[in-house]
Amino acid sequence: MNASGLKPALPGISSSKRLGFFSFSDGNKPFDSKPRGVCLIKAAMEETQTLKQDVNGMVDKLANRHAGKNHNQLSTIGNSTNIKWHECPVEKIDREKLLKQKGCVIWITGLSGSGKSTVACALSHMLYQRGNLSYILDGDNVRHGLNRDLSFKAEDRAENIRRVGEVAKLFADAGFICIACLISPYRRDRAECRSMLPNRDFVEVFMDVPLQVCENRDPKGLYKLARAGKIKGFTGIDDPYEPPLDAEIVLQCNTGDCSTPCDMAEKVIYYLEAEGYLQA
Ligand SMILES: Nc1ncnc2c1ncn2[C@@H]1O[C@H](COP(=O)(O)OS(=O)(=O)O)[C@@H](OP(=O)(O)O)[C@H]1O
Ligand SMILES: Nc1ncnc2c1ncn2[C@@H]1O[C@H](COP(=O)(O)OP(=O)(O)O)[C@@H](O)[C@H]1O
Repeated sequence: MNASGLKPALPGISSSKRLGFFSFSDGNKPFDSKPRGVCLIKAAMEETQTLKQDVNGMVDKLANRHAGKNHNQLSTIGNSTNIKWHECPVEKIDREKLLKQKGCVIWITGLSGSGKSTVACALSHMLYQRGNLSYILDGDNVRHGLNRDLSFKAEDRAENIRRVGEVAKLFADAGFICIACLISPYRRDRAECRSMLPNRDFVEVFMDVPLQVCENRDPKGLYKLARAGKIKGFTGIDDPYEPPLDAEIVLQCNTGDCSTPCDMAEKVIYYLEAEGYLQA
């Protein structure tokens, strides 16, 4: 609380800022800068005016793009009837320019224990260090929330992949480098995700690690439980895994001879760089 009885909105900024004065405090030394504040208000108003003009320009751009088209066209998608796509003047390309990168989906598939999450984290960290924005959608994590209603039956795995594919597509549209790491054992499900995006924007990464290596690692003890019959329908044991036939990137790990997660992530970075995704 301060003298006027208002809580400061932010540490170091007095409530008078909210009342129109610019009275800042830099920790120990409070000072009043009303004259400077007036200039700031004027500058802010001019900026708002410019922004308004920009927005009007973008809305006009959108209106021109739609000129002559039927604006009231309604669609039916699945069980959603009478829906209409709403366009916005700020597009993917505008966000990409802001982020200085191109939105895409890196889809990492492989057996449990093949190193999907480890490579995803190494990749995300390397991108972060380079100043590129990424976000990981990890199967295990997404099943803690959005997909908590899904089991490991084939049709639920398909729905799991479809939902993550749709979310990944939104992230890519936002301009992110979206890293999805799921077992995603069925070719058809992965192909459907690929078809949601412009072809080059879906980069399939296959963790080509033999079952024996994954089973030896068994960090969560799941293979042991599956072998003991305590988990039914475990991928690689009594449930299928269909390896990709045309993945953009294959990260191999033969018995006893495995590149480090950083080397693997670096391969993905090389690919993204060569394909122009790490710049707008
Ligand atoms: N039956 C069965 N089969 C395979 N995996 C199982 C199963 N039950 C639980 N788990 C744990 O769930 C993680 C895989 O979830 P995903 O969403 O990636 O699977 S899928 O893509 O829907 O097949 C998987 O995590 P990862 O080891 O990271 O792959 C397992 O920890
Ligand atoms: N390149 C690698 N070399 C050696 N061990 C690895 C490598 N990548 C991952 N691991 C180890 O393998 C285990 C499984 O990795 P994880 O990323 O959890 O796999 P997944 O997400 O596919 O289930 C972990 O104990 C991890 O430390």
